[in-house]
Amino acid sequence: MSKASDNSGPALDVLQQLDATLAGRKGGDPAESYVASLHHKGLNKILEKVGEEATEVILAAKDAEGGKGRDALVGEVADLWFHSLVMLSHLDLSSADVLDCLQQRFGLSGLAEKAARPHNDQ
Ligand SMILES: N=c1c2ncn([C@@H]3O[C@H](COP(=O)(O)OP(=O)(O)OP(=O)(O)O)[C@@H](O)[C@H]3O)c2ncn1[C@@H]1O[C@H](COP(=O)(O)O)[C@@H](O)[C@H]1O
Repeated sequence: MSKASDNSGPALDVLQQLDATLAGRKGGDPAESYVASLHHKGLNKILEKVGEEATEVILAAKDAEGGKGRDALVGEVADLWFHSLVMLSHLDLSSADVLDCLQQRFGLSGLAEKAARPHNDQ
């Protein structure tokens, strides 16, 4: 069990529930489940959706900066997170792996981490 999945709270409940649903859709009927249809179509289709949703997030964020469509931005980010989770699930990974990665970065400044990289040019 990953460290992140040892924690509790509403956000983790949502991610864990979604992870379980996505994994359960593998081998499901593509006619009855959108997630099963993505797994069935394969990684390239899933990556296409991730790319589309990322673009939609960028456009929605620019609108939100202009003061309109803040709810739309939240919806687009939800779509991006969802399709990213499908991608992870397709590759036998899950939100817990990403949460563990983020947790390990706690307390480490992004600037300090970048400066410590080998062959850092900046
Ligand atoms: N969270 C989601 C979720 N978010 C978005 N979507 C779907 O993602 C699809 C693509 O969204 P788009 O806005 O890109 O729609 P589109 O452009 O018309 O899509 P395209 O056909 O052009 O690819 C839509 O059909 C949305 O309904 C989701 N589908 C499923 N879930 C979760 O996954 C569970 C399992 O879903 P099924 O596998 O369908 O039972 C659901 O109970 C939900 O919890």
